Amino acid sequence: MSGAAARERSRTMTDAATGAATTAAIQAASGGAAERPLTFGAVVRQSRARLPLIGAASLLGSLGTLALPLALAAAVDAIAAGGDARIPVAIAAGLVLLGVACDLVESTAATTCTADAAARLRTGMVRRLLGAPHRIGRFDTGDLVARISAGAADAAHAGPSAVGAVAAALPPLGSLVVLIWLDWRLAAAFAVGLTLVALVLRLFAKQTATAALHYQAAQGDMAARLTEALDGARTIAAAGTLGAETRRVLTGLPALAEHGRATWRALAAAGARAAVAGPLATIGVLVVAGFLVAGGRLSTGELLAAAQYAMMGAGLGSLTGIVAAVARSRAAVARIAEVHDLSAMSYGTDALPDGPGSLAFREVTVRAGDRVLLQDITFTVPGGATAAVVGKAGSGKSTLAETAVRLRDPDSGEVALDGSPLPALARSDLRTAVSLATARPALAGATLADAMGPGRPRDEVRAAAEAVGAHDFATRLPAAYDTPLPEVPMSGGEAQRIGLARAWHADRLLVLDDATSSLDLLSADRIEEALAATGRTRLVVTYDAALAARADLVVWLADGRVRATGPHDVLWSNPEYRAVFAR
Ligand SMILES: Nc1ncnc2c1ncn2[C@@H]1O[C@H](COP(=O)(O)OP(=O)(O)OP(=O)(O)O)[C@@H](O)[C@H]1O
Repeated sequence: MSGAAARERSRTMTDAATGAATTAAIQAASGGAAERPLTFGAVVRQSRARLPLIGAASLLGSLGTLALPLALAAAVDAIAAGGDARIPVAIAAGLVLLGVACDLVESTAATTCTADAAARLRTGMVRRLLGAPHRIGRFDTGDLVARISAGAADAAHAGPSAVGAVAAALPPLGSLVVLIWLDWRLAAAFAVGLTLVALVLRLFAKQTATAALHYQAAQGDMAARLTEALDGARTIAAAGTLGAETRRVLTGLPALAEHGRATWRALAAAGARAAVAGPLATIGVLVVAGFLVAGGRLSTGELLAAAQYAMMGAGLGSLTGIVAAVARSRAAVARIAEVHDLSAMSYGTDALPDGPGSLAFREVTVRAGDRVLLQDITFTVPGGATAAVVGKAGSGKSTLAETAVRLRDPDSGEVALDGSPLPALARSDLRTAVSLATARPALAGATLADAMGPGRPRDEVRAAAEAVGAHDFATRLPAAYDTPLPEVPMSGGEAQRIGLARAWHADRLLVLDDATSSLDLLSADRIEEALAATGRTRLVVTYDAALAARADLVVWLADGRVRATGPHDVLWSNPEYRAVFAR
């Protein structure tokens, strides 16, 4: 991936995290509750309200299927003996109708159950993602969308497919029981064939599970690449790399096709093996039954019934479909579990003590995997002061900004506001005290007013909009502040103003990460003055030397460490410091 694309992606993730935190702040739901890990069995249990109906319909259908050969046998024997076959024929017809009715009930209930389960899984995943802004970055957006859409749909079949698997096992087992009842020798011949069928199914289940897991992972991978490419579509068009990007997005296509073919190969192989194992079981039963009829120990009707039970029990048809559904569902549940089991950002219970909004970083280290993003960062911004955070691209400024508002937690060290470590603070206290505005804010909410001040009274939203120069823009819209957010056309600068209005409401600390970079200098200066007049503490990530010069303190970052802190005028004598602003 190019450096530009990597930055683009990193920004998208930051925006997603910012949006997640916004939503987390809007919703007062408590985070951090430990929940059980998601497993196939757990998804089955979540569907338990609807499973009895599916199970009852399947069971009744299976029993009807099992009874049918006996009813037919009775009819044949009655006809052969010149008796009245009307009752067994009527019973057989009733059993056929029962089977149809059970199928209808089962498929309707299974559809409702699957739809409910998919909705529940999707809601759970979205809630967890939004509740874990500090962990969201480990997933690619497209991959997440694939898990939430196709993945949840596959996983949602867990309940019906588990019940279906149990129900599908009933005819072979029931056949075995009936054959024992007819004659144990029939059952022994059948059991040999059934064991072969079971081995075929077991192998098929293993192969299908592996193929399904790989297929879904490849799907997620391609979706991730596509989302990245769509994010950077303008860059790609401008760079003239359309062909290369298209190839990159579709890189996984051969693998996807291969995993799809593997599923079909497994199915074909199972079919071929079944073509041997199934008839073997039937032939075995028929041979034994032939001897028994010849010896007068079995009637003609019972011979017919034995043959039907042997075929029913050894038939793989419906079993392969159910085994494949279970395998797909298990694979999807495993992928969803990675999202489901994200621990939500936990909040403390402490109230924020009174104070001016002083911010302290104490030996803060932040890592991403093996990589150290920030190391031993220590500085203090006195309450009401402005600190500029400067440094070359990639020096860790945005990471520091996110850590200051607790979108990330340090791996070691501590960030404190007015002496209180951020993780100890109650969610509402923390989120009303601090806010972050970024260069590309992720705006959330139904209307423009929601985006500017989630849950805030209109006069506060308007005051914030006026302070950041977004009021005129809002009043020009068809429904002003009530304009639905998706219908608000906005430039980069206007989006930044909306993001600033949203951040404005924090009452102690505002962190601005390049948040006025798309505004003209005069507008940016006015916003700066308005912010300064509020007396709130500001941490401003910037490449603007004039802004750094006006700050009370500059924190100069290099390679994730504090290179120096001090007034801009003093640092300016260092040519390397000046080089940070060279552009
Ligand atoms: N989740 C992550 N995993 C791995 N590396 C990361 C992650 N997040 C950030 N980085 C890397 O950490 C470094 C610091 O990133 P950061 O965004 O904080 O830099 P920055 O100083 O704000 O850069 P810029 O001015 O270009 O926005 C970069 O090299 C970035 O690629």
